[in-house]
Amino acid sequence: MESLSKEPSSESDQPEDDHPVKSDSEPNKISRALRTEFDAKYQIVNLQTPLNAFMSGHYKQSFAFFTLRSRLPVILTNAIDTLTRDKSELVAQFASNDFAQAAREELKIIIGLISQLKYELQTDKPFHNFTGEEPDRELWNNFISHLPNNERTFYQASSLHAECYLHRKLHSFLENSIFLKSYDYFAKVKELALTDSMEDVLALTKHTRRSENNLEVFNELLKINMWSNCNDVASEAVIGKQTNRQVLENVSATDEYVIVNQAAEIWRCLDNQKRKKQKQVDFILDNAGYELFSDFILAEFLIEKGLATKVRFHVKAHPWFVTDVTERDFKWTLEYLSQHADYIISLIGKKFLQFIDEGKFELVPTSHFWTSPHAFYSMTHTDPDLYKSLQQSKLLVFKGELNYRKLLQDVCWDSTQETSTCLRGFLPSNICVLRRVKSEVISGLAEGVGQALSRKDPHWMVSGSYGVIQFVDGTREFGY
Ligand SMILES: O=P(O)(O)OC[C@H]1O[C@](O)(CO)[C@@H](O)[C@@H]1O
Repeated sequence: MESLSKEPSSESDQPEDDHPVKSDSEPNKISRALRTEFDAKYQIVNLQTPLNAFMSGHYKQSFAFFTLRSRLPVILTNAIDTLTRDKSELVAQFASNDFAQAAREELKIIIGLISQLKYELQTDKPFHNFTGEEPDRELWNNFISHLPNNERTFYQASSLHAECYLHRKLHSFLENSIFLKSYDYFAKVKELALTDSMEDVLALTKHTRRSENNLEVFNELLKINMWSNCNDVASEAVIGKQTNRQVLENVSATDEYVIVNQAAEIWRCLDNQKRKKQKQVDFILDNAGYELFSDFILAEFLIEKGLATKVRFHVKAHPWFVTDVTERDFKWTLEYLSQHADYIISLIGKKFLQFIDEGKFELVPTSHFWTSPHAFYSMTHTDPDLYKSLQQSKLLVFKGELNYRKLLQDVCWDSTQETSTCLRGFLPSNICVLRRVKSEVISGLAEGVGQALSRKDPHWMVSGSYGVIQFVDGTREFGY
């Protein structure tokens, strides 16, 4: 059995630092000593994540540590920079002239709160309760109060909890404000993720017209969709090799990077005529931009080929992990497409809007479960209604890395572990996963695959260059 702890991690070749140090110059020696001090102060151990442990910043040779140390501070700095840069525009947009000064003051306060959060992150402080008007305040405070004391700080907590907490806090500063309640720090970034990829949008639209109804086409669409899971700015450091355009030009050339492909099982599940009545498919969305567009294209295929009569889209209740789709992004995307100057793009946008009118596409009312810190196995008791509604579905399509981590509880499984085991009983229906691999959380690989990849590319688990199309059969469980 493969042991992940024996695999080289993204950091293992590096000195004790979160960036490679090329020579032992005096400043480098000093910075290494300081980092060691950091480790001692915050009890960071110079290990990879042990097998079956939760991902955590506690392990220095993990992607979780790199995220906490290097990526999350940058996200907070970007939010501050955006507020500073767009100050006048925001004041004009959100406050009348009479209140302009008050809005400017509020902006300063929010910048201060983000700086404070960054300081708490960088000095491994404990999570604080939510004390404002957050609609999910109780859920969060309840969660925090049940964490053991030694798992309540950024570096000692599971990194899933730490990352979710950070993004939830970041948004709380806005929702508790007077003027900026409906503002999203990253709305422009998400809009750019679409507007900057209009050539790819057009290419994908043309590529998928008049497609046939067979496994080969479906398999191709799944791969295109899975590779589109690279548009999250949060992980721009790990964007993989395959650009959207390269994928479209030659999808099968990417096959060696698809380390699990269960498209045939997914096809069989959708094509199963025995379950004629149950034709709802649910997408648990990830990122806005080209990725969301490619979700619409996959959903369109399901509807047009009779594989589904309705596709329901689950979005986040508020801005989340920088580029995740919210209700606003979903609607904005459809409007933008339908009003685009290019005739073909506007036509496809209008078609999607019509699907919404006809009930073929449905935007599901938001649930705070998707923006909670909870792994999915806990849905049965934390949000039983959501679980019941997912049970109506023929297939649940989970998009992207974060959903994957929540399915697998953010545990460092042996990579050959059966995915159904890792779900810890979460199986409301059949499950499909489309994800670029961006952390050490993985299951369902064939024996030997992980070791071979590690020999070839020590960064394979975090580079985003590899992807999985996985399926878990829920039918046996529920006797369909
Ligand atoms: O948009 P995705 O695919 O969920 O990726 C974002 C996630 O991936 C990571 O960058 C790596 O695990 C996380 O920090 C974040 O959870």
